Amino acid sequence: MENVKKIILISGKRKSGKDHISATLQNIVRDRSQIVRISEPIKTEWAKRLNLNLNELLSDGPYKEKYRKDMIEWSEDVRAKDYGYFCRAAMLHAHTEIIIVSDIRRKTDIKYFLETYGTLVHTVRIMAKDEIRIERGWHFTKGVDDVASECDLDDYTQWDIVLQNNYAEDSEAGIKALREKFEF
Ligand SMILES: Nc1ncnc2c1ncn2[C@@H]1O[C@H](COP(=O)(O)OP(=O)(O)OP(=O)(O)O)[C@@H](O)[C@H]1O
Repeated sequence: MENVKKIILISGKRKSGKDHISATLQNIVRDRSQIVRISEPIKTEWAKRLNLNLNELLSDGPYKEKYRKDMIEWSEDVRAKDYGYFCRAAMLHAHTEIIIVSDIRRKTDIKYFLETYGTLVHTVRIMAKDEIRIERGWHFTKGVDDVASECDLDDYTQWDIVLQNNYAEDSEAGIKALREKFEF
């Protein structure tokens, strides 16, 4: 953790392009950076509990949607007792200068990072139109798209930067804006 100088929190609706933008950023700064996912300790612990095949759970295969709903409910319970639990677990192996957290979903995630890391933290919201998200494979799923994990940050207004990510040229402009804003 001593090395860490910037923590970039990435948020956005499903299929807005969080992974895409995070990977693009990571490709630019390479070994000075790493991508951290809050969902990783959630999936690891959930898989252990259910004795599931972790690789299946981490991939985009049929397991993902099937267990997603139950997993969200279980993680809500853990989070209700300790809102920083999964953020803390995800950051255990953070060691590079720039940390990109690619799946920020809740106000309490942001609260945890700001309380813990203060001015190191920068927040990014990625926006994409619904029709573009649909083209990328999104379809509205009750119990997933209408619950806190997907909607809690819809009314958050204090992003350091908001990026449009509908088309390739948007994402180029967005990455440029990020690099200027965060100086890398
Ligand atoms: N700017 C872009 N240019 C080209 N393809 C993109 C762009 N943004 C996203 N995509 C593609 O759209 C799909 C969804 O993007 P991505 O996986 O990054 O979204 P996400 O927000 O991480 O989704 P989820 O929350 O469901 O994991 C991927 O196949 C990705 O490659």
